[in-house]
Amino acid sequence: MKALTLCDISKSFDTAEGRVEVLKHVSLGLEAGQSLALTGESGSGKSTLLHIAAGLEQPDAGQVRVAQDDLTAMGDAGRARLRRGQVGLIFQQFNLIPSLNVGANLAFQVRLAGKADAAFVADLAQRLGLEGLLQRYPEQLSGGQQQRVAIGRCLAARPALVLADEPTGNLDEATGDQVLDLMLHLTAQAGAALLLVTHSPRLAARCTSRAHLRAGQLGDAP
Ligand SMILES: Nc1ncnc2c1ncn2[C@@H]1O[C@H](COP(=O)(O)OP(=O)(O)OP(=O)(O)O)[C@@H](O)[C@H]1O
Repeated sequence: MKALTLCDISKSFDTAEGRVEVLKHVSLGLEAGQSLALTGESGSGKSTLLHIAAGLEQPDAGQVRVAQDDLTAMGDAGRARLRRGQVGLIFQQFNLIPSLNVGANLAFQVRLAGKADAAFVADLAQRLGLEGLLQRYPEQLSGGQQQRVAIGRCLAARPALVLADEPTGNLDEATGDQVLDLMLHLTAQAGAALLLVTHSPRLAARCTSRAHLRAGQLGDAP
């Protein structure tokens, strides 16, 4: 079953320098249980594609489906509901809730998604090396620790589709590899799909497939 389908997506932005065509008739399909690494130069439109897949940004043309649901035909409330229940997002800025400690940040998405499994969350915290930090607040964490909390918060809710923008960019190579392995393992085990934006060919090689964004179009990774 397809977890994510992008069908003939186009997107432009008006900028001070004129209109920039970021995505030109982009199509892709991601099966449940699979992982796809999206690479491309800085400014090639990777984050834009991810935001469109999440329904956070609307394409100028084309259709986005998460499983069977057509995001492009929904209103904002419908898209927000779908994200809450089925889509996990990991952004370059971690978007942790500053007034909640690590434990509460991890539990937050789980509660929003209407899923409760304290044992799973505790195990995840331990596997991400967060078990000694549960009482701390985000401002008391390093960048890499915040990134691991953001990953844990997303995975704790067991989304059917994970959209991750450079999720290990703030981690050293060994920790980044370990965290990506955990993401790949947990998503595959749950039959979830992972779309991973990365600059790293080494990390991209670990995914089940790869695509490269160049001049607004998808092709094979170089
Ligand atoms: N809201 C916006 N308004 C105007 N231009 C935008 C907007 N968002 C993105 N862009 C432009 O669209 C292009 C693609 O940006 P995007 O952030 O998707 O690239 P990226 O591949 O994720 O880059 P990076 O690897 O540096 O994160 C860039 O030229 C950027 O300046």
